[in-house]
Amino acid sequence: SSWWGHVEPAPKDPILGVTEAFLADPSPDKVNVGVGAYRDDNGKPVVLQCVREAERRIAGNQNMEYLPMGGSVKMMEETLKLAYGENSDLLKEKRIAAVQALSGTGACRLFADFQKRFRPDSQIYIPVPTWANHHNIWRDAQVPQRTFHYYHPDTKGLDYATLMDDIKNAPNGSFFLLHACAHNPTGVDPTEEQWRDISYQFKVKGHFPFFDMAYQGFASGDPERDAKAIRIFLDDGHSIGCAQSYAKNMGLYGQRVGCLSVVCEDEKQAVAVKSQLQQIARPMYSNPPVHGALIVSTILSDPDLKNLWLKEVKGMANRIIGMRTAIRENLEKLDSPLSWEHITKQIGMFCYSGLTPEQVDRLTNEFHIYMTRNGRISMAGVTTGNVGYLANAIHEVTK
Ligand SMILES: Cc1[nH+]cc(COP(=O)(O)O)c(CN[C@@H](CCC(=O)O)C(=O)O)c1O
Repeated sequence: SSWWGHVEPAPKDPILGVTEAFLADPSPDKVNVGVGAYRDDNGKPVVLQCVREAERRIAGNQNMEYLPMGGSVKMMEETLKLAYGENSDLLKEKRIAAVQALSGTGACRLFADFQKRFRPDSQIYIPVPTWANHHNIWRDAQVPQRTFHYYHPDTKGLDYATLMDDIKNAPNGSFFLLHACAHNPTGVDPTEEQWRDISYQFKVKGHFPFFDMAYQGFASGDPERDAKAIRIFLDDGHSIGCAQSYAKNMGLYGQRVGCLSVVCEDEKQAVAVKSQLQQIARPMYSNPPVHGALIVSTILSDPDLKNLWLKEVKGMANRIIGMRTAIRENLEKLDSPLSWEHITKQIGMFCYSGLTPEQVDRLTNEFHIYMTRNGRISMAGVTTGNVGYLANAIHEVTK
């Protein structure tokens, strides 16, 4: 008998499987609002000018040597300043253990494996809903999962009261996964005031906050503003974990550039933690890719390139914000019986439309519109060219 005859086909990935279906559709009208990847107003993927300029400067004089297991030190220095602040005392005191990771996914996975190895009896509280791959990551790290309430289906906003109950009712010292900004898939973030209350409750309960920050700069257009939740927790003295990614805010999707950081008590502990994170990376992929890291450090260490990046990331965020208004206005012009206010209240890459899986299926089967079955619309796929078509189709399946 064959070695692998018992291996069953894996289920389609709820997010990446949508792209496959979209690509297979021959219809000229097809619209992809599935995967969270930025497109310009012509529906085309974008390579930022600052990235092209960085590549020009790198071209021809980049070596192909291995990076250290912890990755590019220069890229990490710049990356930690983004998350923790230019003048962070934690950085000055060298209390942050950080390693370059295979983008945000890799950063989350490194943390999950570290959590399993050094807090073997811990579990992780994951918001409902969340990015689908979070469940796979902590499952494969064999960390037991719990959930906590986050989204309120009726208000299409934050279920703050139940969220706080769950935080209070969890055993002291529980691990929580928090989206730092631009929550995926709902686009619903706590207000600054609510973040302060959450941080306070975490102090009272001694909970561990792990921030997945995959969209810094993409939510408001301002990376400093999008780090507000993290800064609130740091000001309250929390020792956080943080996953960073340059996939969306620098458009480095396929370069797989990210960073995992863990705040420690002192430099000695940070050195120990970093060495153990490298021990996890070594048998997994040994050391991370060099090209993307060089692009990031070239951009962030050059004031002009960094300013160009800030302008470009704001431009991407603004285009998405404009499309939120456009969809809502188109739906209201169609006299839709439903309220679409949430489309402009939500923030970041995604709009959690409230469409049912059956309505999503109709959008795909009758209108060649592709989105994840939870009704999440990747706003970057919306353009002035397709927003009317999209709104009309949504109206048809919801009227
Ligand atoms: C919250 C979150 N965390 C981490 C990641 C990982 O991104 P990366 O840096 O590339 O490893 C993503 C991407 N999620 C969008 C992209 C496709 C994917 O699922 O991956 C998405 O939800 O469409 C997230 O949305």
